[in-house]
Amino acid sequence: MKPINVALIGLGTVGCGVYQTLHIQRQRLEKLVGAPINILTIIIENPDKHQKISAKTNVTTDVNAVLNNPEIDVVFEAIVGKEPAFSILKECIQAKKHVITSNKEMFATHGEELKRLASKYNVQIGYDATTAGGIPIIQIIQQLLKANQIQYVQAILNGTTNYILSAMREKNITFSTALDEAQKWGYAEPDPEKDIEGFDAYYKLMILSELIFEKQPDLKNVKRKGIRDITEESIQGLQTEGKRLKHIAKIGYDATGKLTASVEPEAVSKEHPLYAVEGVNNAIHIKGDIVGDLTFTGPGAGSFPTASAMIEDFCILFKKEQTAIASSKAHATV
Ligand SMILES: NC(=O)C1=CN([C@@H]2O[C@H](COP(=O)(O)OP(=O)(O)OC[C@H]3O[C@@H](n4cnc5c(N)ncnc54)[C@H](OP(=O)(O)O)[C@@H]3O)[C@@H](O)[C@H]2O)C=CC1
Ligand SMILES: N[C@@H](CC=O)C(=O)O
Repeated sequence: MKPINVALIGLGTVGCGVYQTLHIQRQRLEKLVGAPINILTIIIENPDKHQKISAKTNVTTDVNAVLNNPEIDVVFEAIVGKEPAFSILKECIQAKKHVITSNKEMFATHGEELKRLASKYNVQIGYDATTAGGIPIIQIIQQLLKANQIQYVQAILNGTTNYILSAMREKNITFSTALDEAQKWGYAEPDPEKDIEGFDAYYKLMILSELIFEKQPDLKNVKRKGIRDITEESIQGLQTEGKRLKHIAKIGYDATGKLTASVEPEAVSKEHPLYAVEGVNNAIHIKGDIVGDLTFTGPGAGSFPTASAMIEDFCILFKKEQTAIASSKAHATV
């Protein structure tokens, strides 16, 4: 049986989660996708950091080892920032490789172009890991909410800020101690300003916006405010009023028909659907015109939750491929 040959680009918090999951869960995954899985190549930046990888895998800084290898079927990309990720993924798609990414900053800007390119080259893009970590929100919206028109979204889309706000309240620790903890757990971006100032949540909101509303709002209709100025006193003060501070991302049409979005701290009380979302968890609350209100909650960052989203994309992709091969064989025999 032809194996599925995999490449990883990036072997940090997320890439390691994917690598380990492909090893630990190998038997089950191979059964699911119906083929042996080989990790042929891993692209990293500093080779000295990565001594413990199996000798069967080529670990290199040269991305051509992926682009010029026709044996590689699928590329998992988990590096930081728009470039070189966008250029690499474009070339992977042009080389007819499926791609699975966790890189929201890149995908919020270039996702639509990559989707068009993938459709032209007849390959698939998985991007569930870009938004809300382990919550399979992209697949849920794509596959399970086709008939509903989603009217608005309000969500906690950043694990680091939710962790900080929860830890400041529960453990009565400072902002900077809470941020150190989030960094230690691998939740924060290499540049944590992206989390704290709300850029990361904004990227994820824009990815949801493209999926749900098929466009992004004009920048003038987007408000973004971080949590840098939040003090322990203000959090404890809200606690005595029975409220919690949450960094909430919202998007929907306003009364004048404009698509508007915001990412900002908000004090919410017990009745609010996001009140009980604590620690590194994220949650997405949506209103569908048929179903009504739905809330999805789960781990929003970290190695294995994010790897889970990428591996689920991988399984969906190759199950689809196997079904297509099986049905074309069936037609050939008839
Ligand atoms: N951490 C999390 O919980 C989540 C992160 N993400 C996103 O996933 C992506 C990866 O995040 P994370 O794993 O935390 O980041 P890390 O900083 O932990 O890892 C980044 C990896 O990318 C490699 N790398 C960096 N630049 C290049 C390059 N130019 N070419 C090849 N490899 C490169 C690094 O190599 P080396 O190891 O040699 O330095 C490292 O292995 C980011 O886009 C992030 O926003 C998404 C969801 C959750
Ligand atoms: N830094 C991000 C990682 C996941 O997307 C976060 O904290 O949510």
